[in-house]
Amino acid sequence: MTALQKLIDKARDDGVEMMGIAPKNIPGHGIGVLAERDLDPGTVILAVPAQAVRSLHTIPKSVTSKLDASMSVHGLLAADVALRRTAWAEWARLVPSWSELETAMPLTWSQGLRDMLPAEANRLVAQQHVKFKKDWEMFKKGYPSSERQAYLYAWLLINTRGFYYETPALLKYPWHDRLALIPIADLFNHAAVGCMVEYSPDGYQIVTDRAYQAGEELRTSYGEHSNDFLLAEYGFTLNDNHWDGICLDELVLSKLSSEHISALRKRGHHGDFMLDSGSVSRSNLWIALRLHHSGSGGPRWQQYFDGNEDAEGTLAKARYMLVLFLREHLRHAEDTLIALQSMEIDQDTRRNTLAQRWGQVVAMARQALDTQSLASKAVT
Ligand SMILES: C[S@@+](CC[C@H](N)C(=O)[O-])C[C@H]1O[C@@H](n2cnc3c(N)ncnc32)[C@H](O)[C@@H]1O
Repeated sequence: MTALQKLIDKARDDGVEMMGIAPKNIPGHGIGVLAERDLDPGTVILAVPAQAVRSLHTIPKSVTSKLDASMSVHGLLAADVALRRTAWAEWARLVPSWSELETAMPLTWSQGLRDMLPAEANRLVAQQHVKFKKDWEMFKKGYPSSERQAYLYAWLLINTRGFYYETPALLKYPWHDRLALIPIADLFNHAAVGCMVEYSPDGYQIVTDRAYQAGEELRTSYGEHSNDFLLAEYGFTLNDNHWDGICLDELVLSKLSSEHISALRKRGHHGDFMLDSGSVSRSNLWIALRLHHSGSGGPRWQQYFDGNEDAEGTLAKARYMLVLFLREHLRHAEDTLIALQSMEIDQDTRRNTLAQRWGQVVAMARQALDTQSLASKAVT
């Protein structure tokens, strides 16, 4: 019997129901889930009862008693996976290997290679590093003979396969740490728009978002994530991702005065300077660009929120400035792509991952430049 069949049988024993779906190997994407027959929109294809969910409540005292009470749920679940091999046997046999995760996940890359990531992805990986370090230090204290790599492997598995979960006990943790592992549900790959994951006190369900034909891959959406987020948190990017956008944080912050930066911070518009839909209203990017050009009369915040109102003339100036920023952003992305070709990188897969991401940045910047140059000409 294959490892996959054993995992499916174990899930069925635990009460998991699969309706019209079959997990299979998908070349290049590990395991994924295929439709076994034609499926209508709104069909429940997976039902996982609450008793099959693994989270804080399933981690035994034998694991937690040696660990700091303030440890994250992420860290505790990783500890459980790392310490109780037999309890996780069917699942552990099927998840990606250490070498697959090590290749794909930027958290395991050298600092030099991480610095080749777009700034936003690099920032997310730096945050992960802080979280992991804290969990690892607590784990090492409780289990001094454990190996960092084994714990990091378990921690990355939780990172790439965890689902949001709510119980009264989990509400005490920050929302991003309310994690659970859901059998079979964690075999679905991600799409920008995909099947819906619904949960209630009874458990989880996955429901089709549209009609699927027999043999088609069914994917869930892990969230409205940019490619920088997907790369940092899951080790892949999508070529067709309408949640992707251009992050101009570095450029914008380098041009704003400290007074403008603190004014933005005070009003909750600091950072996340993303150019996505091209909308000029209520976007931190447009608010910051317009603030930069505000005159001595003081910023007209309401006008900046409302978007197209331009009595003060800041919108036209912001449009022009954005074109200059996009040109700089594009030049940086093109230079990085060239640098990647000759850079010494231990694995070609990592070079390809970075080149794919920077190629996406170049394409987005070119498209945005076309749109913004036109808009800028139209108002000047
Ligand atoms: C929750 S698991 C999904 C099942 C996984 N394919 C497996 O073999 O177990 C998430 C991982 O699957 C892979 N993945 C998910 N969606 C993907 C996609 N659209 N393209 C490439 N890889 C994807 C990534 O490695 C990600 O970290």
